[in-house]
Amino acid sequence: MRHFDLVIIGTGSGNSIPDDRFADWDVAIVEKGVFGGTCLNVGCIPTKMFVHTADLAAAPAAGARLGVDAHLDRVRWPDVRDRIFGRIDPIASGGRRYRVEDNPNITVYEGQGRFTGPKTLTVAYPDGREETITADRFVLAAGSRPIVPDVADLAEVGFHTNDTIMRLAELPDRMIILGSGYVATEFAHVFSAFGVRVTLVARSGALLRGEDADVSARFTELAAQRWDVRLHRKAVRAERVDGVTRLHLEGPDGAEVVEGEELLVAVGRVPNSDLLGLAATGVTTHADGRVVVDEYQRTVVDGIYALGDISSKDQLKHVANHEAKIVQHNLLHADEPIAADHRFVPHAVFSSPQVAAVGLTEQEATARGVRYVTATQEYAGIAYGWAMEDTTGFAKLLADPATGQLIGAHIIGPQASTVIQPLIQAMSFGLDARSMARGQYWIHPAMPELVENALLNLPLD
Ligand SMILES: Cc1cc2nc3c(=O)[nH]c(=O)nc-3n(C[C@H](O)[C@H](O)[C@H](O)COP(=O)(O)OP(=O)(O)OC[C@H]3O[C@@H](n4cnc5c(N)ncnc54)[C@H](O)[C@@H]3O)c2cc1C
Ligand SMILES: NC(=O)c1ccc[n+]([C@@H]2O[C@H](COP(=O)([O-])OP(=O)(O)OC[C@H]3O[C@@H](n4cnc5c(N)ncnc54)[C@H](O)[C@@H]3O)[C@@H](O)[C@H]2O)c1
Repeated sequence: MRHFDLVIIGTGSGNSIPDDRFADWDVAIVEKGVFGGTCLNVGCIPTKMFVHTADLAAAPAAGARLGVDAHLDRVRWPDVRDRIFGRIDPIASGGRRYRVEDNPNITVYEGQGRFTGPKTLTVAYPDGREETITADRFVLAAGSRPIVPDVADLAEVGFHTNDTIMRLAELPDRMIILGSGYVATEFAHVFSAFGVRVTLVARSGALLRGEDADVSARFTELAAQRWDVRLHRKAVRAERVDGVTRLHLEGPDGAEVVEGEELLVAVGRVPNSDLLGLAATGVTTHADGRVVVDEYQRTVVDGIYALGDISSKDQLKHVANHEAKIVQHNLLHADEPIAADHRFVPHAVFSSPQVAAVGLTEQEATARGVRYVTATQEYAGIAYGWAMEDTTGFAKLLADPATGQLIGAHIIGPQASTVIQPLIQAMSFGLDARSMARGQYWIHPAMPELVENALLNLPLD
């Protein structure tokens, strides 16, 4: 049985750990799927390449209000798809080749790892063979997978998740999307911009309901103008008739059926911890399946670390990457560990409109009894908002009335994912709202004037 200094399970953010400093470590990397993990292959990167393309496809329709009559002729789906994966697939295979061929101290095991004893991992290969290895240290970076909801006959009927929807052979006429979070709203934008008629089925009364309530309400209102949005619906059964998927729903008005040539399921992701046989090595999990880690990303077992979607409540690539850096340092300097910084984790939803946020929502601030003041600034009230004729976007800030420190920032509107960055910076470095607004120039008439005005609107002394 071969013994290693370090075994890393998963090649998403985990693959970034072994660098030159590990040259004299004997390292194993275990990967059951495509090298590079979710973000590169079926997550952030391809989706945002599709979103950019969708933004272009949607632009002609938005021109008329500004006096530009343009027309979208055609979306060449195979070309859109193949441009994206023509770039991504070689990166994945190049990443694999680099580890397999160019790193003499690294052994790649291309199979599914499962603990079968303390610090003992058995790798099952696709051909049925198995191999068992041991190590002093492990990094659990095995990510998460899409949740499959309990809907009768769903498995028999067949459905897509983010793993498959981006490689469709052709665009369908209609698509049902089950879910109302990040994945559902990003793909609803992409496919509707490409001409697909989208029906979005949401269990609750709002889309993106993890956002600040004002943002979620505005997004839901706008979504209903673009897509067939069914709120308060429970999907109970699926069937496939003559090439059409029929999803049976129960809602406030009783039973109904929605139809589409394709069905995308996007109801959240579950950590892959349940597939790792963690009990055999003593690693513990929370009730929701996340591996328990301390602020140093250490599990309860000495020498076993975890990072990313398998342990984090924020299933985001920038969080997984940050945690990988922490684990990397703590492997190299176990006696002087550094802590992960989860104070101000931002996120963005790349739908249309975009949504971005950092810190507390107003409902969270209220629930926690935090004192706050709040202010809102519409895009319509800044010069660049006039240029874009934006009438629906806004920034909303929450700040501590005593110190002026920002405690939450929420933006819905054009380029929200970029416009929010100075607010993330201010919160991370403790810059108060007044100093931030008044202590620097703001380029006129650029979009960040939205942030400047929102800051100035805060009722602070
Ligand atoms: C559609 C979509 C879009 C997204 N867009 C964004 C975005 O725009 N911005 C953002 O910040 N985040 C985004 N995310 C989230 C982001 O992709 C994840 O947070 C991130 O990829 C998590 O990285 P990870 O290293 O923890 O796991 P992963 O990247 O999932 O890597 C885990 C790896 O472990 C392997 N593995 C699992 N179990 C085993 C096992 N037992 N043995 C061997 N190998 C195993 C898997 O095959 C996988 O390759 C998106 C996610 C999705 C699904
Ligand atoms: N731009 C980004 O950063 C980005 C993009 C995509 C995904 N992600 C990450 O991936 C994670 C997973 O994305 P997601 O959209 O699948 O999950 P999500 O948690 O964002 O949204 C899932 C939604 O589905 C609803 N739901 C749950 N069960 C349901 C059911 N049976 N029927 C109908 N609705 C149901 C939930 O109430 C929730 O609103 C996200 O939480 C995020 O962390 C990030």
